[in-house]
Amino acid sequence: MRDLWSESVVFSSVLLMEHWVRYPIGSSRKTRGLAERPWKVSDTRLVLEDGSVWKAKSFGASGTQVGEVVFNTSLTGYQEILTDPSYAGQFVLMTNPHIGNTGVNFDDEESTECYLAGLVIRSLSISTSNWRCKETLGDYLAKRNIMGIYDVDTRAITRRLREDGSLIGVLSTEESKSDEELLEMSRSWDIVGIDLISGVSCKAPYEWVDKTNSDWAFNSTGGETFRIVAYDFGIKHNILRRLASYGCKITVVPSTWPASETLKLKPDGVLFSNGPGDPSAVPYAVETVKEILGKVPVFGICMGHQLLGQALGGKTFKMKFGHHGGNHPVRNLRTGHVEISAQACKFETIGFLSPSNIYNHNYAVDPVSLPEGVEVTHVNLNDGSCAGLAYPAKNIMSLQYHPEASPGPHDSDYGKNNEPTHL
Ligand SMILES: NC(=O)CC[C@H](N)C(=O)O
Repeated sequence: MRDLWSESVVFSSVLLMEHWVRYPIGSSRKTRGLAERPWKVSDTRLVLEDGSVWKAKSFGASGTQVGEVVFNTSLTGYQEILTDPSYAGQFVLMTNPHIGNTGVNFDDEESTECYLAGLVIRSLSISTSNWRCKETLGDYLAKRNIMGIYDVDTRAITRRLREDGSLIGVLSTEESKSDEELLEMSRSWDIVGIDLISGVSCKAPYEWVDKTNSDWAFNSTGGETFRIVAYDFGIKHNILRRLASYGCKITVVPSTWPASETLKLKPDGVLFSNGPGDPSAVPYAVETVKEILGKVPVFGICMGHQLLGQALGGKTFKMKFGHHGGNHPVRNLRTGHVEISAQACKFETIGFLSPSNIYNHNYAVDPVSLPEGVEVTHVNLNDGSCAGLAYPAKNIMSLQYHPEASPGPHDSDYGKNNEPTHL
């Protein structure tokens, strides 16, 4: 027989604990931050281009915003995701239901701004607790004018996106706008064919010196110094920190920086970074890559990999719903080893909790379109898509995923010996 008395004591204690978390002794209304309010009524709509309307509760900024909805399966690292410029134009829906519990801090930023269209989550943590926390997620988004919604069925939306592919959506807190108006907005906007990298790239060249913080350091080297030019198509800070830790002196240049100016700097190598949007919508960047190929060793990450694929004569295509997450298995075809690789961020916060490899992309290089001599070096084991390329004759290599990320193990940070670090 169930012990109703103990059950009700446990239940009351849980309620009491929740009350303490929400209203710590001495806290005033002002210091409570923007945590989840279970009693708040729905005040936002997410209208998808397929005609579905999802009622939700708002946090962060208010207003009306259009974007492509993609789902991200990472358990941790929402701050790195929020500041990854590759999400420009997209609403990120987190499949992990519990978001906001570690707040935000000064160290986990992948860029200086949030470029994404908005954040869609199931449950906004009622309390924020982390030794590095400086702000609640809600306050952070409000200051950066980014819309967030919670108390929405993220599992149902994810299943829809997996069935039908990524969908354009409109998020609105404006009651004056009808569902039909929002639907019309979503159907008249498209993310394909738009140059999104020019909106996130730096405006002038600069030098980068910061290395991986010694608390998190692994695989760092001293010794030889290499001069690198890094094209900023929406570059993430951890890519730069990892290069600096390997002894590189880095000049970061804007997406429109002429190839001739780059070659004048006589670099030992050129990096083409990650970046948002459709790689076939930025032919000027492909031209720049073409002019550099064969003259110095080059490396591409994500958007950089897709631009390299095109510069070599290949084609890119839009995937059904892309890869966005922290634990995609990738096979290195040269060694036969499988890396649990990352497709979005560095995850230093609680990285040891989730083994993974970061992916964050909606487009891919079609390997069949590549000319002879180009080798597919890595394959995503979830769907067989191309995850890495090399063209040894011209000192070219590139990866579709994020080798700089460390969402758990550092499988993809090969180190000096060019071997996955877990081996
Ligand atoms: N992370 C990235 O560089 C993303 C690449 C590209 N914008 C895509 O969505 O496929």
